[in-house]
Amino acid sequence: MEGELESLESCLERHIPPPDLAEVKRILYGGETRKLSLPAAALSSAQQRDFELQGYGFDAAAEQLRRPRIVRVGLVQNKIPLPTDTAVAVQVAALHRRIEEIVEVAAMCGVNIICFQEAWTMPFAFCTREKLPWTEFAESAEDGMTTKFCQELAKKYNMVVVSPILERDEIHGGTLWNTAVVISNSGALLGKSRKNHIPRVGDFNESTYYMEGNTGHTVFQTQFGTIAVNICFGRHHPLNWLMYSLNGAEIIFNPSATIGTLSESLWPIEARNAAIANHCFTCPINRVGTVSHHDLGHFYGSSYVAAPDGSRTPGLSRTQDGLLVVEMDLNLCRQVSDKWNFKMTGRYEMYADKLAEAVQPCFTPNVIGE
Ligand SMILES: NC(=O)NCCC(=O)O
Repeated sequence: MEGELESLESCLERHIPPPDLAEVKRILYGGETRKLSLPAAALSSAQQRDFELQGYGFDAAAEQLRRPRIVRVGLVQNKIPLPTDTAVAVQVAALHRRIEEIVEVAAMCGVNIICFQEAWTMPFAFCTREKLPWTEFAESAEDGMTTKFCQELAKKYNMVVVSPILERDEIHGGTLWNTAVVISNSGALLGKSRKNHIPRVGDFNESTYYMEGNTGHTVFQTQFGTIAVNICFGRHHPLNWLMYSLNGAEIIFNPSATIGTLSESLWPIEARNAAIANHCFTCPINRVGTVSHHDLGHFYGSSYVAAPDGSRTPGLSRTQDGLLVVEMDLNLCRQVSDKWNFKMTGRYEMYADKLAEAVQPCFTPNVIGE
């Protein structure tokens, strides 16, 4: 993408003098995340298939009573491979093919849980105000062709697959939802989690396309850990992260679609802060590129993982397709919780009472004037 900065990290590496770089990374990222050594075959496949592949690891201290709980997650960010005026079925098939080749590399890297970007089977058309053909990309979460495709991938690679799609719910009058379908590594459908908060900012007026989610803050118990999916705009809502965490999520994915002029300065902060505040891992994913027929702006990728101790990986590229492989020891969640105790000191009962008062029409703010 001409004129776009490749990544913040490549810029820092280029311009910060080496003696200062480690200290800059400590201050900005909480330290240098351990680099994963990935199989040569995976690295060369990624290069041939024209996507970036990076791997990092977060460690936890050894414990006496619990064994390490090591899991590898994969975050996928990608452009739309075909122009937006290509036939719908052809666009979906091309996206399936693209994801298939990235997931194959994820499998070579030992990924246990993989998550794709928001509404990954379509161009991000919700800002265009056009209905057709975009609503034709909606599919059943239970037996749509994308769910079937992901079930095959999950079975083949023994991988939990988080597949965020535009869902058409035929049982409820064909209602559309923005939904993450979660598929177990056995290939069985575990369930779905719908986007709770719909943006009303800039061109992101998405409420005429799909409804506010009604699945609450479901978490999914997988063989590799307890996961949740906070879709895109939910990133700006600390209570949304909190509720997934209170339900026990150790890893919260945040599949997103957002552009540079709107949110790029918020991007490194919000999900990372959620990891700190909730003693969990967070995984924000953003697509790359543009909606080819609409001048919306540049989707800046930069997917990363933040750990409960506040450290984070570098981001993927701002311009290229990519797979980020991150190894984490889930024991770190409780270790950090026992250190900082935010769940103990959070005074949730006080806020539960006060919030219940604040949402009443008769609420009067507690302000004392002179
Ligand atoms: N897809 C979506 O909710 N985008 C909103 C923009 C943002 O949250 O940065």
